[in-house]
Amino acid sequence: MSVPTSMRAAVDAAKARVAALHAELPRWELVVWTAGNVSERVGDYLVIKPSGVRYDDLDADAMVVCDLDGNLVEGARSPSSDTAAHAYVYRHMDHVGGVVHTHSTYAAAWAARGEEIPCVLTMMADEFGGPVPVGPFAIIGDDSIGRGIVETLDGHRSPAVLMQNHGPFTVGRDARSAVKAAVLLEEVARAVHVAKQGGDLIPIPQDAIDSLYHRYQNVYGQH
Ligand SMILES: O=C(CO)[C@@H](O)[C@@H](O)COP(=O)(O)O
Repeated sequence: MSVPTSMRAAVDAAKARVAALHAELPRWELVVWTAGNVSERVGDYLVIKPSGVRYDDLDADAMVVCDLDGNLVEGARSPSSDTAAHAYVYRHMDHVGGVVHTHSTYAAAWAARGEEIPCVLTMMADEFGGPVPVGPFAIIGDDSIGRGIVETLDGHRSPAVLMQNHGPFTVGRDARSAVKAAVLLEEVARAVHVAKQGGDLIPIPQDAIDSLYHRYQNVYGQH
């Protein structure tokens, strides 16, 4: 199997985007060594990094292409060890175009406790539309992580899930949106962790969360 000629330009463009977005993971201190990955859906394919390759070595040509069952279609190296999880998400969440996985410190700490991050900051209402939920403990190697992500996020506004005893996965309409969610997730995970050390957290009323989420998702920024 190979990438159809009709998809060549789109896949090559995605390779360039996904390669550049991997550089954002160490830039925002979301990863150590190679412990994170970014993918983007391109039709019936996904572009993702090769497993265990240092971020400094991840250029567009290094990216690999898989089908949505996680089978390698194009690339000289084995795909990310999380490819099955990314692929499962794409097969079961049609609106998702990008997936990110990291082990960022504060989000992983909440995952180690199996504790959702409560919605106590306006940035959480803006980006996550409420608390950041916890997904089940699942060991890498089959569809269990992907299934846990989808079952947790189904019907949830959050683009992030804390997989228990593991770390965060984020989703978005494209890879850039999923990377943004991963960056903001680590920021709120840290801020709420610090706040908890000082005393009781003050929840934001649901109507305020809804209002903040609608504004940020539909008005904020440049249109
Ligand atoms: O945590 C793990 C492996 O246990 C992975 O998420 C992490 O090392 C990233 O793996 P890849 O380099 O993408 O295969």
